[in-house]
Amino acid sequence: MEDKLEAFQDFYPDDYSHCYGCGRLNEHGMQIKSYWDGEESVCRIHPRDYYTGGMKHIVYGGLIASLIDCHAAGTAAAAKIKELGQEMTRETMPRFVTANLNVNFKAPTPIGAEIELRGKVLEIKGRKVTIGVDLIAEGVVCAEGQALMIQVKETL
Ligand SMILES: CCCCCCCCCC(=O)SCCNC(=O)CCNC(=O)[C@H](O)C(C)(C)COP(=O)(O)OP(=O)(O)OC[C@H]1O[C@@H](n2cnc3c(N)ncnc32)[C@H](O)[C@@H]1OP(=O)(O)O
Repeated sequence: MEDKLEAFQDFYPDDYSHCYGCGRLNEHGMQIKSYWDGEESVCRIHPRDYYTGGMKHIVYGGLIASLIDCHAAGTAAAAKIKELGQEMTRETMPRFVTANLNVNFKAPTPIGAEIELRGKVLEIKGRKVTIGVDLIAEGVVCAEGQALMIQVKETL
């Protein structure tokens, strides 16, 4: 049966699909899935309860940064292709990597809760796309991130 392609990450070409956070071909990874929700992007994930950060009831900060990073990468690619007026396909999807990532940890993220990531396109300037991401659990913005994503040259 043919794969159903829906999420941004489903359109990454195979050679860009091995990321621990978002690669659909990384069987040990988190395989996050991001979608448009109006002008924002959204990803929902329920991390396993062994991703603990210090205390048993809070999520590891590195995981939080990874989720923000990967959701921002997908949002950057989807935003760029939207700007170009093209459809997402595995042939057309632009490849973005993270040049810079800042995370502001505002509140502990509870283990066991569903995490929602909401992305906003802050700027598109040629190959540079800046994405803001809120990480929300149980109605609280637990972390805010900003990522500068750069389109890799060989896909231009
Ligand atoms: C289909 C999508 C697939 C997505 C796959 C999943 C991605 C998951 C996200 C990740 O975790 S990626 C892994 C972590 N990131 C990396 O390993 C990237 C390592 N760094 C690089 O490969 C290069 O430094 C990079 C591609 C980011 C930039 O190299 P370039 O040679 O393309 O940059 P160039 O010198 O041409 O600069 C282009 C612009 O970006 C700016 N720039 C480059 N690096 C920067 C930086 N680090 N901070 C701020 N600005 C930066 C640079 O100043 C310039 O701005 P202007 O055009 O305005 O002059």
